[in-house]
Amino acid sequence: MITFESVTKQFPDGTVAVDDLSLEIPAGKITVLVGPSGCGKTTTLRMINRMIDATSGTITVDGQDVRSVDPPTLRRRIGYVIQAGGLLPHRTIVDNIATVPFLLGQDKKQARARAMELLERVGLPSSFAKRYPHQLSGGQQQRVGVARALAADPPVMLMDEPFSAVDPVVRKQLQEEFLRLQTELHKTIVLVTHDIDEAVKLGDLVCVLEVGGRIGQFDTPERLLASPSDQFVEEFLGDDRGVRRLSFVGSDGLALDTARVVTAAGVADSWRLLVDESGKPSGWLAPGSDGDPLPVGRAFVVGSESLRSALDSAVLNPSGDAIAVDADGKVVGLAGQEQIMGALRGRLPSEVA
Ligand SMILES: Nc1ncnc2c1ncn2[C@@H]1O[C@H](COP(=O)(O)OP(=O)(O)OP(=O)(O)O)[C@@H](O)[C@H]1O
Repeated sequence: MITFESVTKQFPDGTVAVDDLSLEIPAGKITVLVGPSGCGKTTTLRMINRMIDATSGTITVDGQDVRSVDPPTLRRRIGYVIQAGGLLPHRTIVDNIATVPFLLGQDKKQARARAMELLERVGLPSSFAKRYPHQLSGGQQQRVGVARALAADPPVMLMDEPFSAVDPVVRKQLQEEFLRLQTELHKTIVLVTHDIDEAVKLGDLVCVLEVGGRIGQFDTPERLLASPSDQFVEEFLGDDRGVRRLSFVGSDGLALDTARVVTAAGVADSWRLLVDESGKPSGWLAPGSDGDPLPVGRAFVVGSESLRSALDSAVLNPSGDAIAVDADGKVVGLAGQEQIMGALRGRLPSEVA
């Protein structure tokens, strides 16, 4: 666990970046610090590994006051990942990853072998080991940055905007791999972002900071979206927080209509979904039409995807129905917007509020 007790940071020019911050960051979870530019996120993060020293107050990591540990020793237990990887340009990828184990005096061969394992773990081919950072894309460099921070197997990881220098598609991939990795590793992670969607997606807990390093709200993403504590937090969460809440409601138990899933074309007065011989969606048959089937929009995997995905599927299909499929992509049934809203009415108060 990491604790902040009445921590203040005032820079020599008088700027108070963090003002009397008290916070308990639980072990083995992802805690996200989010807030507008200049609210003190990076300063808060860097005070944990003493890249910046607090002016007053106490920060502890696993019960130990960070001021009682010299910074190099402290940083060996705390991995640090920054935007765009922060790699050493004149070292190969494998040596970049093995930097900290080398510094810890680990045998070079052993450190490199571990680096190769980590390269694979973050989803990069072993052929990248001999390349230099400039020979990798931004997203690949970020993966190397994560591998490097993991190399010393630190119990704590600090991550400052780790996924921000890449395009939205790569960013989504990196976020998903990061979440997968964390289910195996259970590190205590503190991640800084200015993007509330990223915060809500990645955080077990989210701390919304206001300018001046004051806590607006420190809560689970579900509760943050359901009941923002004040106007600042509400505005920071954005206009569509209602829809985003649906991400936290599972689609299991959704009433599905199977009568309108058909294997052969024909005229009828309702929308029907045509499936192919393997049970996968192949086209929509419009009411009263015997023309060509219309193309299908996205489907959602019932049970494992949320009601937000179900609603998205409904919006993207011409009939307004969501297409529910199983893990193999076979159609299980259709859910209209009424069914989705019905499922929501039954679930939101107990699960989210
Ligand atoms: N060395 C410094 N000297 C003086 N003021 C500083 C210093 N470093 C940061 N600040 C100020 O402290 C405040 C908080 O900065 P910090 O970098 O922690 O914000 P942030 O929330 O991480 O911002 P961003 O999202 O823009 O990176 C800002 O007003 C910044 O200008």
